[in-house]
Amino acid sequence: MKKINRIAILTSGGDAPGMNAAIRSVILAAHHYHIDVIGFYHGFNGLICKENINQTKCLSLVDTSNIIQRGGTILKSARCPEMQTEQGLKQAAKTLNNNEIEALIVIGGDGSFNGLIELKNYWHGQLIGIPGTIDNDLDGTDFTIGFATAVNTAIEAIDKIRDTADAFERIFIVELMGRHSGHITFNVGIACGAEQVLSFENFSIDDKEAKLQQLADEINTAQENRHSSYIIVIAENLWPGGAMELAKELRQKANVDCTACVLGHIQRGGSPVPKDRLLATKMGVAAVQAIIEGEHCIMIAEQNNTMCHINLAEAVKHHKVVNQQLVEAQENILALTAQNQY
Ligand SMILES: Nc1ncnc2c1ncn2[C@@H]1O[C@H](COP(=O)(O)OP(=O)(O)O)[C@@H](O)[C@H]1O
Ligand SMILES: O=P(O)(O)OC[C@H]1O[C@](O)(COP(=O)(O)O)[C@@H](O)[C@@H]1O
Repeated sequence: MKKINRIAILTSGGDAPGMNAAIRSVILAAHHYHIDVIGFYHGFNGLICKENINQTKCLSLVDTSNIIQRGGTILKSARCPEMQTEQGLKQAAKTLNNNEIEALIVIGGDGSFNGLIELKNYWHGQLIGIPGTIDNDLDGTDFTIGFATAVNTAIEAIDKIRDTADAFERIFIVELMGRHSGHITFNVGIACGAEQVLSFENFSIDDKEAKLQQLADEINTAQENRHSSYIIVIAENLWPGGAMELAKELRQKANVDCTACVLGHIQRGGSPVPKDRLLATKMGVAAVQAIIEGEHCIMIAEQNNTMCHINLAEAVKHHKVVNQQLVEAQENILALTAQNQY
């Protein structure tokens, strides 16, 4: 075990419900091991000190009150282009040294972890990542903090859309977040009983016009038979122009009357569900313990309910795929059933 006196923590990139629970857990665990925790504000911007802006706070037990249930992040989050320059990385290293920081914990996604991988070349303290992103797109961990809440939020929203869609026997196209991964879209689509799930895992628009016609045919067949609501969930960045454009094209080119709804940032907010609070709490404790164990350049992960460490370079490879059983069930059984007469 290493004797550590002072560590730092920041939240970076897209915020995710459960980031506060992770901050709380880090502070509590550090207090247990008699380690000071310095919080840096606004993502990596906190390390690129700008004059007249107080970017740090010594975090104490007082800061852990009443935050486990709150979405967002008490340390604020941001993107930070300067971190992608040599000057920015040197400045970040200098700030950490000036504050006598021995280890830095970053709660964020793949971009933030790429920042840590770069920072390794300029700073010799320990670098630890905690996976906090609604997208669930980090390798080596079954889930990231925030994913379960985002899925829950989207399901609740689409259940409500279903009510009005059913009342009017109407067709909706609902766009979900995930950047370039389909974890949210697939899980939400299946849990909502969406008639169509369009995501990177099962759909490509190599022949856009043919795909549009096929979609229109499937919708029309289903509606002729069922006279019911019809919900398509679609991953953001899949169709050029997104759900709005797809709805417009279906209306204009195939005479299908449909309404688009982009759920957007509602998916990032709200109180974390129990699963995220527990995951964040376990990961916060594990991060502090990893520092004491002398770990460096790793992400805290959970596999099959067991905490483990993943090399940061491995965590950002984007090899994690959506559960294949879900994809196959949707493709071979659920989608076909939804389109049949019943
Ligand atoms: N290659 C990189 N080198 C240094 N810093 C990076 C790099 N990629 C991303 N970052 C930093 O991480 C921040 C967050 O990344 P971003 O992709 O926006 O979010 P997330 O961490 O949620 O994936 C960026 O604004 C930037 O400061
Ligand atoms: O809030 P912004 O900057 O528009 O970013 C939106 C993106 O952030 C996310 O909500 C979260 O992504 P990250 O965790 O990688 O930042 C994505 O799902 C979405 O594509």
